[in-house]
Amino acid sequence: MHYISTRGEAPGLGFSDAVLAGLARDGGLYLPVEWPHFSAAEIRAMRGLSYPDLAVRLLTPFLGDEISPPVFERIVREAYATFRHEAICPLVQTGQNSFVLELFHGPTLAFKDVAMQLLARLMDHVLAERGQRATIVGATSGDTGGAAIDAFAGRDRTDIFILFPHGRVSPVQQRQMTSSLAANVHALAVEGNFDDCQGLVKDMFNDHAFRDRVGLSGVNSINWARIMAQIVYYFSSALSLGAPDRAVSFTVPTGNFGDIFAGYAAKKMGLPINRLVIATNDNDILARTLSTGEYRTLGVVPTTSPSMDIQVSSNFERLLFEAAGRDAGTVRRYMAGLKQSGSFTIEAAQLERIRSEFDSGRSSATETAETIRNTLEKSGYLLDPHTATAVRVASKRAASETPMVILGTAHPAKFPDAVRDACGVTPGLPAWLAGMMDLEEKYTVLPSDLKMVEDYVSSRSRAAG
Ligand SMILES: Cc1ncc(COP(=O)(O)O)c(C=O)c1O
Ligand SMILES: N[C@@H](CCOP(=O)(O)O)C(=O)O
Repeated sequence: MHYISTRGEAPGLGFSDAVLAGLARDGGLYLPVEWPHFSAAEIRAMRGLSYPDLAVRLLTPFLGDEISPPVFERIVREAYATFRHEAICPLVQTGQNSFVLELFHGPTLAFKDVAMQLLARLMDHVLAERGQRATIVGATSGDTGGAAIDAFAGRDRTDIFILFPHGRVSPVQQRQMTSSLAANVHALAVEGNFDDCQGLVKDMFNDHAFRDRVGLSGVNSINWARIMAQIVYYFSSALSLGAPDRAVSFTVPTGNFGDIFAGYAAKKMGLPINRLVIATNDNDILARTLSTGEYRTLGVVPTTSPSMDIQVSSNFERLLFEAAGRDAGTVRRYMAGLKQSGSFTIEAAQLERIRSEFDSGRSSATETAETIRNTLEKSGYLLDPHTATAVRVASKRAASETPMVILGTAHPAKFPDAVRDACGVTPGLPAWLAGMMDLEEKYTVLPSDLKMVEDYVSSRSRAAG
């Protein structure tokens, strides 16, 4: 399988190179040159597979012949052995035809673990085979950082630098990033918001001299392997609700558009998905874009669902590429507009194509709090604020025969203050994380300045030449 850039000016790569590259050298994002497709009979035959077996079955076509089947199977099994639920991503019924897909049973209690545990092992394998080291940089609004640090801590072939917005992540998220004792882990609190952190990461990738000197790799969802791993739970949940003989819809709390793009990929691979619903908080750029056709960045406002406090939604570029019939020139034009004026307008036919697959909605902070309270009262189920955003958006839709799966992206204990303020119940961390909040913190505060961040990274990276 070959991977091509959404901006069409970077070389096509095989799977391992695409995984190590993260962002393409032309600033674009990698996508498989074609979508693997499974027939209804093949999908039916996946019923009853364990989560790791399903992952192997679905993801093998993406690897080409670069990772041998026994190695990939071992990597997948090891990745999901870190989860604390036998089903890995269990589906819980919360209403007559609605379900929460719990994606937070991994080591850091957020859906990011599902992909990150796999990605770290894949990278380690590729680097070991090549006898190389890599410097990993990542931007986080809270969850990617903790998941990446957990997955990469102590790995000899990588040094990891995570940029998080200083003072804008929850205390649990911060402690997950700052309490690692591993020498290869570096937590950087950047004076800015998530978009500033993500901008710095992309600028580091686009500084080719720096990129080559430190052997840069990325673990944000700009990395194709992150999206790839997330495809599996769309299949696992739909299969347990009757796929391929029954279509399912999904509502996804959305920020960087990686998670919901994995749903789009699952549909391309043959999974019968009726609607993909984008749920945003007050940072509603995606909901606005779907209703007006204009993608326009406004300032980020802090909310009770901080991991979704994002305006520049990286993976939307992958969808634009698809909607434009994979015309990289169109994507380059949109991205140039975004850089110059903070906005671009999607051509009518492309917008129609997007609207034929996706709906969108917004949940204000007040509505999200109400939803946490009402859901607890009605069903005894405690939502985190991100998942609650999606529950609210889904509840605004007309009743449908199609089952609605809400992606449960984080454990409520990651956001105890917001949950307590909403419903009076303070969720506690699971026993195996008790004591985490007493661990000593280690992090460095840096201004949102490319040169200072690059100097910090290159002076501490073991891969730097
Ligand atoms: C808990 C939680 N929910 C939802 C999201 C949004 O996911 P995505 O960025 O893939 O759209 C994030 C982070 O991005 C998150 O951490
Ligand atoms: N919400 C994310 C933001 C980064 O998203 P990613 O999926 O591109 O890594 C976070 O929690 O950090």
